Amino acid sequence: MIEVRKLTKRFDSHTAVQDVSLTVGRGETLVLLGTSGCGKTTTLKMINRLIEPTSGSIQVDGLDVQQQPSPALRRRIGYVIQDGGLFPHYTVADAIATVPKLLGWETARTQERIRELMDKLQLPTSLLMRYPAELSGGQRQRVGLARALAVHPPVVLMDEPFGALDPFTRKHVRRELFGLSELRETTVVLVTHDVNEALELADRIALMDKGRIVQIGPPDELLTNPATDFVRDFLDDKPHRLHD
Ligand SMILES: Nc1ncnc2c1ncn2[C@@H]1O[C@H](COP(=O)(O)OP(=O)(O)OP(=O)(O)O)[C@@H](O)[C@H]1O
Repeated sequence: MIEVRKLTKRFDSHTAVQDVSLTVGRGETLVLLGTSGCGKTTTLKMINRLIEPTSGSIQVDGLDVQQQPSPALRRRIGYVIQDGGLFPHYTVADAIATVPKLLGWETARTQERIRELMDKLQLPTSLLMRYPAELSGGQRQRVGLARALAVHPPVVLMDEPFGALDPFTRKHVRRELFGLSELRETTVVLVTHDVNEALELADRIALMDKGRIVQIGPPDELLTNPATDFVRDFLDDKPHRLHD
């Protein structure tokens, strides 16, 4: 469970995130939705401390992330970014083994987990020794997810995880990945500017504008009971508004 309280981030004079509070329940998928530059990524990166907040607090399962040493945080929070975020000189096997190694897992246990994830994510084992440049976009995305899930983190953060895929592959890969029981049991915060993706994947959507949350609730509630004209227009008038 994630609890974010009055989170603010200022970069010099610019306030990227202002007074954001939200709770994500165990096993819930919360989607941070909004136009480019509204503060989604900054909010996400404060949860795993890639960015330090100016003020506010974040707890994951009752523990303040700012008090956590980095390896403990990596164990508890998986992270997936656009195009998988894989290191070019790491093979698929190396990539999935990254956090298990960091945590000192035995080789046999790591190998077993790699095999299990390859199977669950429908990645042929013939890809294990390949480098990211030798994979398709959809394969890179799956490997990125396998890496994030390797040590069964209770929380996974995803930043535009399907952003690099063409619309058809995107739909296909996200249905497949979000159908995984392993992911359904995980608490997920996903950033996107794609309304359809948000409506499809979210248990709840937090719609952001200029660093603030304008409305947070289940997709149906935002659609049928928008808090402001901005919310209504945003959900109504999808593609061109969102990709500008
Ligand atoms: N390191 C930084 N230094 C200064 N300003 C920053 C920095 N990182 C982000 N910003 C600014 O903070 C604001 C929010 O950025 P953020 O990346 O969180 O937006 P976003 O909603 O994720 O946008 P996108 O969908 O385009 O990634 C933007 O105005 C951005 O220019």
